[in-house]
Formats: sequence, C-alpha cells, structure tokens
Amino acid sequence: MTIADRWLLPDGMEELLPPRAYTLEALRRKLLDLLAAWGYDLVIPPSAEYLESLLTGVGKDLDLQTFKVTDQSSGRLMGVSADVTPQVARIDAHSLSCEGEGIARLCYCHPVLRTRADNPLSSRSPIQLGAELFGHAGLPSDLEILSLMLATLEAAELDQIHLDLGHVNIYRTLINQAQIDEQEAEAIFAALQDKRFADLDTLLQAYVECAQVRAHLTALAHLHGDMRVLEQAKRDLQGAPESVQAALVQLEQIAHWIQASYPQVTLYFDLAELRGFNYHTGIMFAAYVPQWGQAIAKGGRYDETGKVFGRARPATGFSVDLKLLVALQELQHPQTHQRKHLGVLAPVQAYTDAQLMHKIRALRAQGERVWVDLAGEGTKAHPACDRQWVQNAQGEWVISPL
Ligand SMILES: N[C@@H](Cc1c[nH]c[nH+]1)C(=O)O
Repeated sequence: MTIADRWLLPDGMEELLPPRAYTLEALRRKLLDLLAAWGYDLVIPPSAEYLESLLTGVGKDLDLQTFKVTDQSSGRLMGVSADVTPQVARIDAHSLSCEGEGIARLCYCHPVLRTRADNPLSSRSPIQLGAELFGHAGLPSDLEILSLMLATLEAAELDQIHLDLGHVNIYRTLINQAQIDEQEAEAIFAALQDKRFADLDTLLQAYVECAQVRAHLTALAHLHGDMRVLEQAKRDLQGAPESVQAALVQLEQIAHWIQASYPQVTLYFDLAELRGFNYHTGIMFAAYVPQWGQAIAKGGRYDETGKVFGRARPATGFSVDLKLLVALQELQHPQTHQRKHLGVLAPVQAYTDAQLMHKIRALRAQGERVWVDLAGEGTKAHPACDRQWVQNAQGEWVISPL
C-alpha cells in the first residue's frame, strides 16, 4: 500500500469538506425546522440494531443493502441501518405504542450505510432526512406527505421538479392473478422494469395461462407518460380486479390535486415501475430534477411494516438524501451558493483594539462571518472575504468592500 493509497476512501463513502459540509448542516437545520412546523416530531434511531428488528418484514432488497456485524457483547448479528423508514415504523409500533391509536407524525435526519450504491453515481453513505405519518389510511395523509416532500425540495431551493407517480397494487394484483411461482414472477418483474418488451412477451407466453392477464401485463409495460396514461390504463386494464381500478382512481385524485396546488410540478406516471424497497403497499412517488438521472426524493404508502412489531398501522412517508440535495443545489444555483459563505476580514489588531473587537462581535451576532487575519496574510489568503475592516482618517474602524 502506497502513502497515496492509505487515504483512499471506499467507493461511495465520501467525506464532506468546506464549504459543502456547512451548507449541508445549514440545510439540515432549515429542513428539520420545516418538518417541525408541519407538526412532525424528531426521532433519532440507533445507527445499528439486531437484524431481526431491522429487517423483519421489509423484504430482500433492504437485506442485501445492509452491512452486518457481530455484536461483541451479545454474540448476535446486528445490521447497520440502510434505511431509516422501517426503524421509525418500529418506533411507532413498539416504543410509542403506549401513545394510543391516534395519528403519529415523526421525522428524522440520520446517516445510513448501504452495501451497494443504487447506481454508479450515488452514495453508499447518504444522510437520510424524511418524514413518516402513521395511523391514517386515506388520501389526505398521502397528500400531506406529498406536499411536505415538495415543500422540502422547495426549501432546498431545487426547482424544475418532475414527480413520478405509481401504485404498487396495479402490478401486484395482476401478477397474483397470473398464479405463477416466485422465480417466474421475478423474471417477469425484471423484464417489466427494464422495459424489455420482447423478453416480457416470451416470459408471459411461457408462464401465464390466462390470456387476459397476459394482455394486462403486456399493456402495463407501455403505461408510462403524462396524465393521458391514466385514461389509457382504464381502457387497457378493463376487466382487471377492483383493486386495480381503485389504484387508478387514487392516482387520478392525487394527480388532480397536484396539478391544482403545484402547477409548476411536471407529472409523470409509470404504472409498472416499483422503485425503492419492497415494503411499499400502495401509492408510490419519486421526484426528479433535470440535472440528475436518479430520484432525489422517494416515498409512498407502506401499511404492513409495523405488523411484525405487533401493531399494524397505516403508514406513509418520504425520504431524501441531504448530501445529494446539497450537491444539486450547488449545480442549480452556483452563485447563491458561493455568496452564503462570504464574510469580512479584520486585522490582527482585533485582539488589542477593544473598539474593533466590539464591532466584530456585533457583526458576528448578526450571523456574518468574520476572520481575524492572524498572520497578516491579507485578503488573498482569505478567498471567501468580500469586505475588510480598515481604519479611516479619523482612526475609526469601517468596513470597505473589496
Ligand atoms: N425510505 C424510502 C422512502 C420512504 C419513506 N417513507 C416511505 N417510503 C426510500 O428511501 O426509498
């Protein structure tokens, strides 16, 4: 190992340097204040838990994403959290069960670790911030979470938001009707997600007997696009079970509301896509910006997760990766971003001249940054300063722009 190699960080385990680290911290505070203003109470789950509490009932994807370690004090296997949502569901179902059956609104901001990045560009150590709402099963809670997700992205100064909507029950109902085994279903699912139409056709012909189910699953692969997709789906999926029709109605209601309340948001539907971890049970959504090919915020309904902890509660929520939001903020608004870190340079007399120190203190109290030029290096050595203190002819300390 060379000296250079010693400092290599594993892929996707990045460190945050100035000024981005502070930008992230400032955004964290701003977003947690926003969530608090919407009535969400902060919880801080542990970084690692026993595997049974972390992974029971959340599906294979999350299991694969979880780093596992042996707990030296109990000999049991622990997992490092890869997604805070199931931990918060456990907190609601177990630790807060004494609070009754009412609605619980919880939020969090916590680093997680993932064994594999979702794609070559994404982090394996995101800082996950999100909100989860428990105890309400209807449309209003989905709308509240969607609005909160959009408000979060707005507070993060991200614009040109595209919102993808989908519903787990459409695909699940159709695949259950197909009466095939798990492996066959997985192959069909993969072909559907990747939109490999020819493969999908071959698989459906080979595994699915019922012609109507085959036709519905084939149609599903093409049901993506703008609002017109919902009309198309009603025609193409005619004769499908009631839960499919109900899912389409829900999507329509949500879409109308988003169009009316957030006209600047572009809506997109993909009725076959089931992105994210497979604990979701209903409506699912993801937000995108043009600069990034992956979702920047994800969420949806997951009504079953609390059941394994003895309290099945309806639940819906969303999460974002703060590191990603900050990187995108810099991309979308490079100038604003730089301005936030600017400040004033004061000469080293600050530590001998009480009058100057008094002025510095007053400025810092207003939230301005002030550097004292300890070694007399001047403004060139302090690239973030855009003003400096100088003494005028009367010997007063005044701020002069650079
Ligand atoms: N935690 C999920 C998103 C989510 C939050 N709540 C419900 N779903 C994810 O990161 O994909």
